[in-house]
Amino acid sequence: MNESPAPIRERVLLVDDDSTVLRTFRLCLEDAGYQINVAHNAASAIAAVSRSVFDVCVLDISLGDESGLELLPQLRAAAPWMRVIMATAESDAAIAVSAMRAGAADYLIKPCGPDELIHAVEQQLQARRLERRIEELESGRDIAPAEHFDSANAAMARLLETARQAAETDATVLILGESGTGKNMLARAIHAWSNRRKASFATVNCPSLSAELLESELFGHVKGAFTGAHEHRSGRVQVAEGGTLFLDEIGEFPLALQPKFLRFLQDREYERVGDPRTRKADVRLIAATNADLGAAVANGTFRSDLYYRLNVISLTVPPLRERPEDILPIAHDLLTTLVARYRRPARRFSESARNALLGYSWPGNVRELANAIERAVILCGGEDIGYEHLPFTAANAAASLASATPRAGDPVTLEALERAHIEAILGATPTLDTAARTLGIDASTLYRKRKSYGIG
Ligand SMILES: Nc1ncnc2c1ncn2[C@@H]1O[C@H](COP(=O)(O)OP(=O)(O)OP(=O)(O)O)[C@@H](O)[C@H]1O
Repeated sequence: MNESPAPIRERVLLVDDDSTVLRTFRLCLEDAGYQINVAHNAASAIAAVSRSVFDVCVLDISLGDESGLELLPQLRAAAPWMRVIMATAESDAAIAVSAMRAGAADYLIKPCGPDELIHAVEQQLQARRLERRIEELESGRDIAPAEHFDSANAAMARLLETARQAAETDATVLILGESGTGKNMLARAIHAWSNRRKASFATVNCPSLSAELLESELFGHVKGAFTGAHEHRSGRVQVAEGGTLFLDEIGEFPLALQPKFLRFLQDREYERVGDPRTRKADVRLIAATNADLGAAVANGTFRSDLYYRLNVISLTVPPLRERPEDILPIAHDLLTTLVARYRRPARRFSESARNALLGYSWPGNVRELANAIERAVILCGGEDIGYEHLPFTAANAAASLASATPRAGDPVTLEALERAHIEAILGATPTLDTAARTLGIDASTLYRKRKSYGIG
């Protein structure tokens, strides 16, 4: 754990041909905590944005013989997410209008005081943070209150303490544990406890994609890089810039892409598909798997060098049956959340329900517990959740056995039919891709459904 702590890096590029202005702006913005790069002319500005990711650029309207206004569209094309503040030497409304039309986010009249400069930059950074948050939400994940993750079990509490210490560094973390134990949640907690918390947490689900698609999902691609690449796309690595990249189910990372990923892990350098330029990333990596990576190395499906690189700090989340102290506190937390979500009357668990929760072995871990509580909250018409509302009691087990493989026309929910159908197709097809094609959905949708139904 000797890697240095990662500051939150919000990067600003200053483009001006006047060295004095560059020096003054730089000092002022560095004092305010931003990471600054400078460029004296158009060529070095273009080179800078193709090498690194900047959130904001302060661009002078006149760059000696060159024009900032002409450079603006080129910068916008190379880094469409970057917010450009045009700096002008005079208060000229016509110039400001042209700059805004060409895609500038704001303009600044020079000379200006430090407060004005910082205010303008901070405003654009706030807009970037909001955009990143939207990108994060659009990636299909809601933000669980992961930072409050704690445990009443001594072994789990120790693991969380190690995770908190690891969070303060940039070290790669490998999270192991059975399906549904909370690996994903722990990864989010590490991000939330780290000083990268204000930047994005981006997830990549390794098994849902082929090597080609995964490469583009991770690193991005340029227009025309392959059939179907109709426009430029920045990958998840870029979404995670300054933050954390989480690779879920790393055990299923395609062998063909492992050498490229190893290089990325070592040097944080990558190329977009179809673009020879090497880019640098500032991301922290967390990977998780329920597979036995040692066995995968032994049978040749996982490279040993990649395994050792990932395995800097490994945390094995214990299954729920080994931390019975956590069952009731987690059940109560879930009850509170779900009652509010469904507006149901349930308020507490009866003694028989509590005993049933404590007596069950939870093979599906916390995910199964969450599903059981959700079902009970929906079924329970009063304030007390009883034994009979829980799915694994003897009576319910018999009923579910009777309807183990529902068929069309049976008096079952659509969800039960969908689950059975997905399970049957997965069992009858060799790969997730083939199953997805048969089902007429994309592989990542199938991956999510498989996970939420707990299909192994
Ligand atoms: N301590 C906890 N308190 C409340 N909910 C939890 C807790 N731990 C996990 N969960 C919930 O349990 C479910 C499964 O957790 P998560 O997805 O993190 O497990 P996982 O180990 O990553 O699963 P998989 O191996 O299948 O990817 C999620 O809905 C998560 O919000």
